[in-house]
Amino acid sequence: MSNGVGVVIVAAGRGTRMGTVESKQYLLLQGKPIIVHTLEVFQQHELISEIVLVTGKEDIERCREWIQLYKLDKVKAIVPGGSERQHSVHKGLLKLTTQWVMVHDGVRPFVQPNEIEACYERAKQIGASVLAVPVKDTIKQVDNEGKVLSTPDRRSLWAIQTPQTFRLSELLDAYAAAERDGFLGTDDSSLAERAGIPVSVVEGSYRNIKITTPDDLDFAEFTERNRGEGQS
Ligand SMILES: Nc1ccn([C@@H]2O[C@H](COP(=O)(O)OP(=O)(O)OP(=O)(O)O)[C@@H](O)[C@H]2O)c(=O)n1
Ligand SMILES: C[C@](O)(CO)[C@H](O)COP(=O)(O)O
Repeated sequence: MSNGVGVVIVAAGRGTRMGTVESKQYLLLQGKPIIVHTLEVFQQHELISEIVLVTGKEDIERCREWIQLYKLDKVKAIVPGGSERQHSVHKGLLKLTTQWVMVHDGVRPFVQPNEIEACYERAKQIGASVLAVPVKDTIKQVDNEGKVLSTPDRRSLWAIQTPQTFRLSELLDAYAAAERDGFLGTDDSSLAERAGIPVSVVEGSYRNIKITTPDDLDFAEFTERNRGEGQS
């Protein structure tokens, strides 16, 4: 087992909601692929000792070239992903050797170093952590016909982001259990929760968006252009 924190960065999605020919994780932001921006945040963080990058099989070669070009030497492996995010994460986890692991979306390039640290500290105290922000809008549960069913109390609702931090052995067990039970979650914490692992939110920033739809690109360009000019 090696020291430091390992990271699985998943980038094997197709970006159907973005609708571009090029997968969104490879679109350029200020001249650099989004996935490289994300990798650089973890590469430069002193807590992080190894990174596993999960990509489409056909993208492994160009990712390898970027890793050399941008000197991302913490990337220990590039592995082909699966059909769902959960499968991609699982394949990445199997390559890590650290005690603690963070799982992060390749299309969240704006996570901040202090947030990574806070997530790790909280996970060590509680068992696991997820970066998150309180929801700003009123949320309603709606049925298939558009009829409003309920209005949950907003004070208990958080929008969940990544990174999500766990003990590697516990997360691997949770992933194995989910696979056995045919459970498919939209984040890693949901697998940990059902395995009984206590998970705590860490309040992050609304800027840590997941680049998902075309309007997110305007925000991303603006944010990247102004990086280092005082915004968190
Ligand atoms: N089979 C998959 C699906 C998603 N991801 C990754 O998980 C992250 C979050 O997923 P999302 O934003 O939903 O990406 P896509 O699946 O690419 O988008 P869409 O759902 O619009 O197709 C992304 O970095 C994406 O590349 C992955 O590694 N493997
Ligand atoms: C993990 C995640 O980014 C937390 O918000 C999100 O659930 C990923 O979901 P998606 O279905 O891949 O958009």
